[in-house]
Amino acid sequence: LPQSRRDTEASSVKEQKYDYIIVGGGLTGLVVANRLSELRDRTVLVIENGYIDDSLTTKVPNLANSLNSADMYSITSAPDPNLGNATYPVQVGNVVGGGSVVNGMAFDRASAADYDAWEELGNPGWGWDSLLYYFKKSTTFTPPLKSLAKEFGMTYDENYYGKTGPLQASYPPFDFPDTKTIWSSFRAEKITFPKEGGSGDGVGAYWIPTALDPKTMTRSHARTAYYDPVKTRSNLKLVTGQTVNEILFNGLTATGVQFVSRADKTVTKAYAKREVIMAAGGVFTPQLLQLSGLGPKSVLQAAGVKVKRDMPSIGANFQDHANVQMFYNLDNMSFPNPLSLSTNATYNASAWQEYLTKKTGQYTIAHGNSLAFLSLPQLTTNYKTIVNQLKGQKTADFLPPIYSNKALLKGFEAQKSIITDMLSGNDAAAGEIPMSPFGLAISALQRPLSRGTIQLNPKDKYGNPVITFNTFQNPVDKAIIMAMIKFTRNHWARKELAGFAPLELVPGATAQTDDQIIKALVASGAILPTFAHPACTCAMMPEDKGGVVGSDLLVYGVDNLSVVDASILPLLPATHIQATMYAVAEKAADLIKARG
Ligand SMILES: Cc1cc2nc3c(=O)[nH]c(=O)nc-3n(C[C@H](O)[C@H](O)[C@H](O)COP(=O)(O)OP(=O)(O)OC[C@H]3O[C@@H](n4cnc5c(N)ncnc54)[C@H](O)[C@@H]3O)c2cc1C
Repeated sequence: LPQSRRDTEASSVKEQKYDYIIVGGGLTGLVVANRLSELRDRTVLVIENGYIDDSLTTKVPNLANSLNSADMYSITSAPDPNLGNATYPVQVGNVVGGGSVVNGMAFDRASAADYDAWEELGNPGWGWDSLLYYFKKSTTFTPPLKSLAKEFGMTYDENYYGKTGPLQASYPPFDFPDTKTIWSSFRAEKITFPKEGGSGDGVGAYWIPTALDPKTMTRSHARTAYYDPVKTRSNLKLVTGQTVNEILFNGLTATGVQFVSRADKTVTKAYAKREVIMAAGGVFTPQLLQLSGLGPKSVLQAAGVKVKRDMPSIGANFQDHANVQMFYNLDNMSFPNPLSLSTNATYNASAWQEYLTKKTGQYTIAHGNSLAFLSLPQLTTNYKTIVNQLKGQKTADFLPPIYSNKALLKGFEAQKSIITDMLSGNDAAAGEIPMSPFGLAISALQRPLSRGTIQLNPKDKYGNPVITFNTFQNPVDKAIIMAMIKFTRNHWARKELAGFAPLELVPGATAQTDDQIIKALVASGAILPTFAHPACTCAMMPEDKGGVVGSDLLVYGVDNLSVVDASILPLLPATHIQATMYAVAEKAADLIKARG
């Protein structure tokens, strides 16, 4: 690999001691590395499995519409019994900057109620009011062009964003003509329209910014925002292309890590004087803790790992946003539309030139800037039946075997009670419907009750872990998805959209009963267990409620080990999660600094 794709050579950190070792130089890892290395008398080492990538794929917003598999792991889930035993790709960034380099660039937040739920689950200081400070601290906000805002009726409130934070949040100088028609169809629904979705009121249809640098019209991500500007600090080091495969302990005190070079398999150790900080993400943090002897005893033993501490909760509580991807054939779409770049080569060439020379046009837009996050009462008048179905369940009924553990069950009981309240009212969203101006009609479940697991592969502990989504194990999840499908069908039958003569191709009009619909969707691969938000596998909750870390982010029962990534979320918020993860990591850094 060329030097430009690497940073410090691993040999130079061999057997060295740092104050902090951060495992994973993804989104949260780089935020925490930046903030901790502000303390000039503290040394920070970041170890990342991926390399640096500055290719166009990581920069041009419209290219975020295709998966950048070169910068992602190749992982397949375990078969999902509720989805015809199908297996699915699990999307995780494998590059310096992690998910922030390969994601869809949506930069939104959930409602205040989503974050207040974290606090209610036993995490003082993690509610909306305290997180808002960190949401602001992480961003610099640039409003949309005045002319575009006027033409499309875009609303926003800059008071909810920062003015000097590292991550750029802004809007492309472009949208599709048909976005106006789509908005008119949502305006006709009985839903709400918050002026600013990032205000704590994230229920309804609204405009969102993207992680976009308005000066260069390129993606703003964790590496360009948090690492590149400070990489010359002498107390900060990043090694790339190294897979951490064990956290080293002295008794139950974490003392360092062992990592293996992807290039030549050289094994290296480095030591942490103060803390080993896990930032390997929702999939690999639980795997690495298990590899290091912390996790469910049975899982560790099956994989041949010596148990340091039996912790059934590590790898449990797994959540993602399962979603259904319906598709309509539309006539009379305006030009350009999201399909024009791929269907019209002449237009594509001119749009590319326009992007290169003027930084305008269709190449500046990623997945679009309009989203609807709807509460259950907004999605269906039948919401009380679904809420009663949930209330009538015995808590242990629809959970994976590991929930025979009393603490996990107690924690799920507390989560279920909060979710029941959320589904009963309009303070929090139950489902996301991205407002895309072409025939793709996505329904993404925001309040999953099914719980998955991430566990070591007993046949190959260093290989990818066994990722079990358990999508739809809880029938309430299916009921909510069905409500969303019906909402979507009614929506596309609206007169505001009649000009498109929409024809439902997937699942197709012949599918009418719930069973027929689900069957047809599964058969066409149009139900996905993941929205690339795998999280919650090392939940921040009290230990007697199935928590892995406390509100100080320290792992229970051991010393000098903390987690700062998406695995600490107790409940998945109803949003795309990157903006939340920047805020969480900013707060995490302050907590770690405050330990003195
Ligand atoms: C394809 C895709 C699309 C997405 N779209 C959006 C979107 O539009 N909007 C949004 O808000 N969110 C989106 N997300 C989600 C968001 O990017 C992630 O939630 C976020 O990056 C999680 O941050 P993290 O720090 O927890 O993990 P990551 O950013 O994944 O960082 C973890 C890092 O740890 C490294 N690592 C893992 N194991 C090891 C190991 N053993 N040794 C060394 N390093 C290791 C990984 O290589 C990775 O770089 C998307 C994600 C993906 C993958």
